Amino acid sequence: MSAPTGTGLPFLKGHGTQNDFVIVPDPDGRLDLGPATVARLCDRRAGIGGDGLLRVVRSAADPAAAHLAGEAEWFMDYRNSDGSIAEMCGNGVRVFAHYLVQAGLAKPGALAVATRAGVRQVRVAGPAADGTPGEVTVDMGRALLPGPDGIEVAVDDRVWPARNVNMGNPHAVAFVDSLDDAGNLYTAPRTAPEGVYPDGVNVEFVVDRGPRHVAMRVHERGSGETRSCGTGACAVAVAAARRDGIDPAVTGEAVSYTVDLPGGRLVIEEFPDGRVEMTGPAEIVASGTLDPAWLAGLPA
Ligand SMILES: N[C@@H](CCC[C@H](N)C(=O)O)C(=O)O
Repeated sequence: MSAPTGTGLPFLKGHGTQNDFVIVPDPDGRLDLGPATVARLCDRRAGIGGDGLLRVVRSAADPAAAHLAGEAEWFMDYRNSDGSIAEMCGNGVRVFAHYLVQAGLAKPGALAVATRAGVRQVRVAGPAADGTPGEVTVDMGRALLPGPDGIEVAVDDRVWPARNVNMGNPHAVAFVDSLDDAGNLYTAPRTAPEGVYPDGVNVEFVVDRGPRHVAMRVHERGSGETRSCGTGACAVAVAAARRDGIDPAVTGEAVSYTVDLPGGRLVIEEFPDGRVEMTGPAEIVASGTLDPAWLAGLPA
């Protein structure tokens, strides 16, 4: 890792509906976190532990986001726990925005965050009177449903039809009878036909809980089963709406789905112009400094 390690490296730990992240402030873009380093930081036994890592860097200071600097001061450099890069992380962007406000780097209210999937507009509510952190709402942009028909998701010898939904990152959404049908999800579900997801895919298993109310489990590309996935919840809500015969672009009315995940609840609203908004909690739970000797021993 190329980093200023002499005095250790500050980090924080945060989560959104128990999708948890190592947060590394790097405002001036001085860190070069390779995949092996990210994987060690996200390791739950040999590192800090997290489903992913959020590097907090000024857009102007990172070549991946410099073109967005005029629209968003801060860039969420998101990595999966295996060190791979993903285009977007919905829970991550809520936690990221919450961190910016808590650290005094942004004011509560509306703010823009640059991501690899483009700029996302976020609203961070102030804390409630009892100190409970306010909810964070993200405009996740439009869901794309590129097809093709006939996509399948399989676990062991069970196979389900699935819907291809892109929320900036790829998802396969399968409606099942029971969330237990997905098994232990220690390994990635298979998808067919071959070639639909050349860069891998996040797979959601969904059951109905009531009118416009679903529950899901997810196996995330690059992180395994997680207790929540924001882009996944958006993909599920849009797939559920279409299955229910609802398309806000046709009805002219917004539709809202409640999505229960093992780690909490997210509310997803889709608008007639195609925008999808996600609302849910975000929390910072700890902050500290990485040991300089440990840091120095990390892989390049
Ligand atoms: N947990 C995230 C999604 C993170 C990225 C995903 N694993 C991928 O590789 O696309 C979320 O909350 O959206």
